[in-house]
Amino acid sequence: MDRAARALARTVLADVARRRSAGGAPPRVRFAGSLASDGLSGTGRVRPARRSRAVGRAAQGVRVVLLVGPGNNGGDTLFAGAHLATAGARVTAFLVAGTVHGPGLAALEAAGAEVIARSELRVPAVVEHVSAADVVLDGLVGIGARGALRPPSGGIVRALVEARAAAEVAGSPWPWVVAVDTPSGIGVDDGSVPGPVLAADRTVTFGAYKPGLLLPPAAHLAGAVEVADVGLRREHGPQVAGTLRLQDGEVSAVLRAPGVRDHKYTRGVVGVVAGTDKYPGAGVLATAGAVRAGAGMVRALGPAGVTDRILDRHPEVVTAGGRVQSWVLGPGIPSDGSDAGQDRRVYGALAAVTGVLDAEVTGGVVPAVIDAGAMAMLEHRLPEIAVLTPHAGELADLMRGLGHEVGRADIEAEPVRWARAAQRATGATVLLKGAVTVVVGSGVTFTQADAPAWLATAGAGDVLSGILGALLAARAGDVLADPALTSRIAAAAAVLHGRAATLASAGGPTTASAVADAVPRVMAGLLAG
Ligand SMILES: NC(=O)C1=CN([C@@H]2O[C@H](COP(=O)(O)OP(=O)(O)OC[C@H]3O[C@@H](n4cnc5c(N)ncnc54)[C@H](O)[C@@H]3O)[C@@H](O)[C@H]2O)[C@@H](O)CC1
Ligand SMILES: Nc1ncnc2c1ncn2[C@@H]1O[C@H](COP(=O)(O)OP(=O)(O)O)[C@@H](O)[C@H]1O
Ligand SMILES: [K+]
Repeated sequence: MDRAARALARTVLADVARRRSAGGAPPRVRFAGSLASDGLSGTGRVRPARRSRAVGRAAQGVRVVLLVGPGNNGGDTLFAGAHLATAGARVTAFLVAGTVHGPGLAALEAAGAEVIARSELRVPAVVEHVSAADVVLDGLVGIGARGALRPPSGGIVRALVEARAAAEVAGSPWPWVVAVDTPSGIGVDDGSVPGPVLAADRTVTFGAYKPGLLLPPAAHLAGAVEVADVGLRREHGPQVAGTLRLQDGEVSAVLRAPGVRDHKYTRGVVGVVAGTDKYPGAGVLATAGAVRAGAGMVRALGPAGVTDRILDRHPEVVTAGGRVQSWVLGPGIPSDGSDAGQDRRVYGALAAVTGVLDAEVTGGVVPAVIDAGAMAMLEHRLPEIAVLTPHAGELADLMRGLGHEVGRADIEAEPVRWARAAQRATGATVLLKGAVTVVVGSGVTFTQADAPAWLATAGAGDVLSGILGALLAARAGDVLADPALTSRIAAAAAVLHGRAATLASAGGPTTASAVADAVPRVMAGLLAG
């Protein structure tokens, strides 16, 4: 606990110092600056623990409020508060439990902090203190919590969430919120948000990542996550039970750079069945993703109105049929049956993926990306080498088609649960798109948050399907030998896509075409690093 509290205090002091030197201002948050460039409070900004030292009275004059719960999480918070008080901070602790960690409380009192006992605690006073503070430490509950926060914690946090929203509307500053181990009230193991949670700008988590810090929607409330070394075994990358966020080295290991013996067919041919006269752009964008992500060749199949446009933008594309090592099916093909030719091509390709038609006819079983309209055309159980790429609305449609009464909001509230349900129901690998993209196959669940919110732009998903198609084609033999590799490749595609969006956006708006154009630079960087 001592190591945890010291690490926590060090991080708070480093944050205070950084914010002071950035603006000369106190470390309070102006809303525009408190959010990450993606508009979420720092999703995916996973950073290693910092090791600055608490020197002298580094926190002189900083107003710190501690929200202290009954367990060890409150204990960590009390000890950290004592360090901060010793460093000169004006610390006020609100005890939301009748009994709190005794030695922690003694340390805090010895350091001269103000302590408000549970019996004296009034919600308006908490709100008032928090609103005037520079830093708040949320130490109500940590990994010991179950379910939504109970009273009085729940009421206090609900009032603070409302006060934060009002401050945002009014343009008033709000304190820098540091969650101790986890934002209190998140579903630590499943990333759910069962009740009110105070959004953190920073989470200092102890020893290892907790699933809820990586999984949406709770991940959106964690801010920048820092793992403090408290003497437990350090994990390689943010891996927690059954959940993994790919690191750069793991992404580059998935990519396949060509060697001297390669030619265009060995590098992988991607067959793209995307775009209709109604939505030709989706065909162009899915193709762009595949071309830019290094396909040896792309075969784009569709009506002339689509393939002509594809050729205008990508003259290297072949518009005749033939063998492929992966399929990209469905972008820009509506599920209303309005383009019989494209529907027929999708059904034919799906027959190849599922193996229901003879290899003599189909050219053999190959991996596939099944997006948009093609997701409404599934007639057979899919193999793991098929990747469904829905957003939340499409996954809701898919699951309703399978007999589950579920809407988009339900999927957004429990994305991992529903992605897993879809994986079980269809047999396919499922890549659920969103600010945090979740990939579920037969093994671990990948959760990637590599993109700015600027990526939420029309056609971005089409580009992702093409990128994934190219990566699957490049590793088609490996994927067929080990289908569990599919989800890792899908997660790597999400990373490439997100990084390309970051590069193309540079902090401002971007387009799906620009995201595709940025992919080669991102791949080069990853392969070099
Ligand atoms: N190896 C470890 O386990 C370490 C644990 N540490 C700290 O210990 C914490 C876990 O401590 P505890 O197991 O004491 O648990 P917590 O402090 O997370 O919470 C347990 C207390 O909260 C109450 N509670 C549970 N669910 C609640 C809800 N929904 N609403 C309101 N109150 C609720 C319980 O009645 C119990 O009194 C970690 O989060 C971390 O801060 C650190 O000191 C580092 C090492
Ligand atoms: N808030 C967000 N932050 C980061 N990325 C996002 C956000 N919202 C959506 N995305 C990403 O943008 C892409 C949108 O794809 P999709 O919804 O299929 O759009 P379209 O069908 O127009 O191509 C997905 O890769 C998704 O993960
Ligand atoms: K907490």
